Amino acid sequence: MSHSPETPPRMTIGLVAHDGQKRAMGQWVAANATVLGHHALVATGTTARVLKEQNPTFDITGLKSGPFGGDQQLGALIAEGHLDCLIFFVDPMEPQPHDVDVKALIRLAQVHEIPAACNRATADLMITSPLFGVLRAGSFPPAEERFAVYANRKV
Ligand SMILES: O=C(CO)COP(=O)(O)O
Repeated sequence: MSHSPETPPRMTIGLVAHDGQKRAMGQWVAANATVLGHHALVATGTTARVLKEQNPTFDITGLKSGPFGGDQQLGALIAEGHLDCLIFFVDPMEPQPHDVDVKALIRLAQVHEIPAACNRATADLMITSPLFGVLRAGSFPPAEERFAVYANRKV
């Protein structure tokens, strides 16, 4: 899609929802279809399947299921500068067998200063913000610069 100065270029948006939140994310995607339709959507495996069932016209790239490496695939996209924002509907009431992967994904979003919404309220704020589409991968200096003390530590 071409873009004018009024239309920010396409972002790649990561979508993830724990099982107890997948339907809610499907509803959120449907409610924000107009905005999301301008961007590339990439989701962990089962989330992608449920979102497509609820929104059949949407083009969503599915990765592996979270516990099989999907969270880490999203993390790799962040580390490589290919993911512009992350929307992750976390279920705070269910223990996750792959909790370490969940933490790693959220941590990488923090390290690389990627906008990350971990519940619907924050996702609503994010998608209605004038900074949506402006703050994205590469908007801030690279992590190696921001964490220069760590990057340049003596070992
Ligand atoms: O487990 C997840 C996130 O931690 C999501 O993975 P699925 O979308 O495959 O259920």
